[in-house]
Amino acid sequence: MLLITRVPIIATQQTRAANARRTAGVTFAARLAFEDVHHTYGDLPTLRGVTLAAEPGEVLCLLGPSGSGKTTLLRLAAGIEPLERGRLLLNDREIAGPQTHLPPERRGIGLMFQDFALFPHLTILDNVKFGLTALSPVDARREALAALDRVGMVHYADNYPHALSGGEQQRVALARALAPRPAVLLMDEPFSGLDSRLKDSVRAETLAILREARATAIVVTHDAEEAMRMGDRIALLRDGALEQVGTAEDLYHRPANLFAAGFFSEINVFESVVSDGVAQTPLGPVAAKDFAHGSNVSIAIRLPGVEVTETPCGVSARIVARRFLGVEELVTLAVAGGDNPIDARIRAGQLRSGVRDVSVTVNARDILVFERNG
Ligand SMILES: Nc1ncnc2c1ncn2[C@@H]1O[C@H](COP(=O)(O)OP(=O)(O)OP(=O)(O)O)[C@@H](O)[C@H]1O
Repeated sequence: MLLITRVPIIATQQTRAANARRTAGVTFAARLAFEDVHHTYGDLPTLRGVTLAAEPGEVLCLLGPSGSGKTTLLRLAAGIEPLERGRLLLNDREIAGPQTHLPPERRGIGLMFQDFALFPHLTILDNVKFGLTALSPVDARREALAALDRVGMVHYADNYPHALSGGEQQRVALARALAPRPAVLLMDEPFSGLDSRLKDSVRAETLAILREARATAIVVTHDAEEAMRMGDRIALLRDGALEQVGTAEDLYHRPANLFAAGFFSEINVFESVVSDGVAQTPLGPVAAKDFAHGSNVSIAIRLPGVEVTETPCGVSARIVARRFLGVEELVTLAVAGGDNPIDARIRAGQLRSGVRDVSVTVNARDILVFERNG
């Protein structure tokens, strides 16, 4: 595990002792439940009846586009935003409700912000000790060092935040959030400040640390791939309402609607009307047996499911644009009867350069049909 390899050689006896402690979880993971939560900012409804629970020890990703209400849910859970309607339960205890508002410091819920929010004038050790005011100075120091050791940063204890890279600051922020042993850890876009190469390794490390700490965590992201990499389950939000909750496989293979399908894959969308269990598209007929004759449907076809060949078969198409993406190539095609061009992602080098006329077939597993409403 990357975390172990980063623990420096100089951290010897202390690290071994901490490693022994690390075999036990640092948190007493709790269940956090949102029951029919509504929220408005002024006249703007931000959350519209969200019912959702993070189970003990689970990493639950809150996914959704900008403005869908993800941060508001975290702020309500942390207690920094008053709950207007609904209930919040930590295990079976109501922490917010019509008659309850437990203050943030008494909830046992940790919050980690996207900019890490380290205090620049405090050392790394003092930053991590900051939330440990309930402990004696000796115990607070011991716990803070253990938390830093857990994230492989104990050797930076006397440094200041400005001397750390973005990834190192993220690990210190994680140590600070975990040091008070929160029952639930809330993380708001915790990797958004990192460059894309660093992001993968920091994300993997963070997940390993959360698992080791056996923490219940709710992680906000607007990136579907990040949610699939991190979440035991994913809750997809749109306009303050839950669209779908499930595992990455559930949301990818069985999206509840066109919005969910488009969030998890790049898709071509066609509109059609079902006739005797079949819907016509410019790429050929699609089975729609579960839909009544005459139903208006939207058909989503995932880009990697569009096969493009120079051998005549399937539907004839003309290439209008090609973009080399390394391993893959993005090809834009015009097909007879299609109002808009369609896209395909194919293996780079699969088509000769300069070729224009091709054939298109579609993999049945990459076709999704949804009732069209509105
Ligand atoms: N303090 C505030 N006052 C007024 N409106 C707010 C406030 N905070 C958020 N909003 C609005 O509430 C809606 C939901 O915001 P929220 O930050 O929860 O969304 P989000 O899904 O976390 O978005 P992002 O991914 O951009 O952070 C948005 O329309 C936002 O403009």
